[in-house]
Amino acid sequence: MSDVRALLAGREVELGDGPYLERVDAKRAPWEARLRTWLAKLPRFDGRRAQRFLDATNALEEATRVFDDDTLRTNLAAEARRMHREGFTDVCLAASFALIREASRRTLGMRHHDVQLLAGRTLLQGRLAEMSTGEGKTLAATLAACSAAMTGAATHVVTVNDYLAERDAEHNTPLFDFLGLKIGVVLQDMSVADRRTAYACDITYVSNKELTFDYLKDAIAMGESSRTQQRLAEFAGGRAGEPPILRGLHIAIIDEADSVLIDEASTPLIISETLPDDLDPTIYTRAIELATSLERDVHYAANHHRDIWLTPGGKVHVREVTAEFGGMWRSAMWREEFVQKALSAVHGFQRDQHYILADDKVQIVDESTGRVMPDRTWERGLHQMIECKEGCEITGQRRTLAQITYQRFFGRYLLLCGMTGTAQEVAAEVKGSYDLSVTRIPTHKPTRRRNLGDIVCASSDLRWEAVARRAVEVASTGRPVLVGTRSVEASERLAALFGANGIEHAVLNARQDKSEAEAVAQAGGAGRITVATNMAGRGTDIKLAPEIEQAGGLHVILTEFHESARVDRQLFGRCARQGDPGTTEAVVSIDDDLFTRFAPAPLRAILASLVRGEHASEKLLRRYVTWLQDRAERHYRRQRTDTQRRDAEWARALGFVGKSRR
Ligand SMILES: Nc1ncnc2c1ncn2[C@@H]1O[C@H](COP(=O)(O)OP(=O)(O)OP(=O)(O)O)[C@@H](O)[C@H]1O
Repeated sequence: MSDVRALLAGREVELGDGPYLERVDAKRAPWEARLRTWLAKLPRFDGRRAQRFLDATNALEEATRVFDDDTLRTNLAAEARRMHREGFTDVCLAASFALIREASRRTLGMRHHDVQLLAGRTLLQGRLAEMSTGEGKTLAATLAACSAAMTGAATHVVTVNDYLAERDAEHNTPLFDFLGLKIGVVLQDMSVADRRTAYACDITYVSNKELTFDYLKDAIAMGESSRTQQRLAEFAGGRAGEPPILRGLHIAIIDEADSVLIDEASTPLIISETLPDDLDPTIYTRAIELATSLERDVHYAANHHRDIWLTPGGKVHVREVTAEFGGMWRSAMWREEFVQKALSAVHGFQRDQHYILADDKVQIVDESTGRVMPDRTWERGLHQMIECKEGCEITGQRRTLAQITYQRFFGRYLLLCGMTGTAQEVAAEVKGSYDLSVTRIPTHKPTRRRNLGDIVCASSDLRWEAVARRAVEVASTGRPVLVGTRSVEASERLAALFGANGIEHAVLNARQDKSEAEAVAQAGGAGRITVATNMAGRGTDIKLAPEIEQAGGLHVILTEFHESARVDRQLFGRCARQGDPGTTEAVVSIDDDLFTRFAPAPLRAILASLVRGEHASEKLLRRYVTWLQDRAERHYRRQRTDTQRRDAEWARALGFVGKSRR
């Protein structure tokens, strides 16, 4: 407990009774979340205090410049002891940040900007700092991470993927080394022993998924020895009697916090076991064959949210054609369940959009991040149906053994904070679900990002032609172009078009993720065209050669609006970073998902009539898109609320049978 006093800052926090420090799940009445959601909308008057804090930090700068390295370190250790006693007060933080800033100048060659000092302070106040894209969150986080770690707290810097965890850790290592802080990185392929070593460090860089799974494994290993728990322990690597992997949930600094806390929070993280599949494999093949032969609006109906169901006529038809199959096909419930699953597999989930085939396996692609999620499978037989559709080996069905949502997991940290470029739309939800308030941090320099407007095409084919034309036009002026696509399929379609026309380009998607760092490193070259999925949408820092600035900087083309305006803004945020120039534009089609799934039919018809030739009225289109994106966000918000409710029920049920703390 002694090493986290600074984090608690006098707050009354109920702690769990497990082997390491964490909070117990908050028991809140629904009205509390609503009240917090409402409170999130109130303005915060902190300007004067923030300015005083900046003045105090800057006033110490000159003095820190003359310290030799050892004095710098000794003084920071003394400040850490003070923070330990007094908490992260402005006075302590000003002194600590001034020293870390100087250490960074000496080791990384980068002096924290004032706005980064404000972001660091916001983090240690347990808030979410909204810093525009490219403003330097990686460096800003070092202020909070070093200060917290110096007080002895286990400091987790949470990133959205392994690539960013490794990149950010590597980037900041000289600073941490200088300050004598041990740094660890957790990556997907690491053994339990290596993970434990990484978490034992002062600061650990880790992706949200790895961290949460490691926590679940600990929870399992610490559980009681019921049959389920025993199997869980085996899953965790037979670690009976071994120390936990983590050393506690002290402080989490979440980068790209809206992605982790909102977008990824619609599904719980699950540890499951494979059940021996006692279903006859012909059930899958027959169901898929049958589903392929059924007619839409005759035998089955579907809505834009991928819900598919058999019509009464369809049910009769299925009963008739399966009459001779026998076995489980005799039960109406199972028969209809199989066929509905198969219909979803055939019509609702598409290869290279929702999943890819890699090593002869169906691997889910996370649409918002563009990355494969090798450990995830769809539930209740859907994954097996898709495997059957694709002719892959059918894996056993999986049964949930332990699960947790991000809402519950991150709520257990003693101090939770985060950063992102795009928080304003979800500020109320973040406050309601995590009790995190958003503080907007100003930019270091005025932004020089210019939006060139939107082009709406009458069909997808016309869109790809227009995108290719625009990319070539801009690249021929010596500027690099980043084209953002929504799926592997779309990225490859555009790449094929470039290829057919002999236009040099690079591709970054879930199938080509091995060369990610290299693709990003080269994407800022003169006249370079890079086609990427959302993999390049967040966190990616495309460095520009000096002559590119003269030419106008990076140009970003968005080829399809995402359901979330935040994801679009993140893609646009790849250009015009740190005061550089840059331009953006959207070249989309009326066939896109946002329009077909979220626009009511009459409005779709109006849009189609507005698209004369290629262009629609720009202002009108913008409003329309914003309205659709609001609708879509509301839809997903409802999904998240549902997930949270089901997770709470799951946890309550386990508590009732007394099998686990979760
Ligand atoms: N104080 C500084 N002085 C000089 N360069 C800086 C400073 N802070 C950040 N940078 C540079 O600015 C660029 C953007 O930084 P970074 O990638 O951390 O931004 P970000 O805010 O995380 O962006 P995104 O929102 O896209 O994730 C990097 O090249 C980084 O080295």
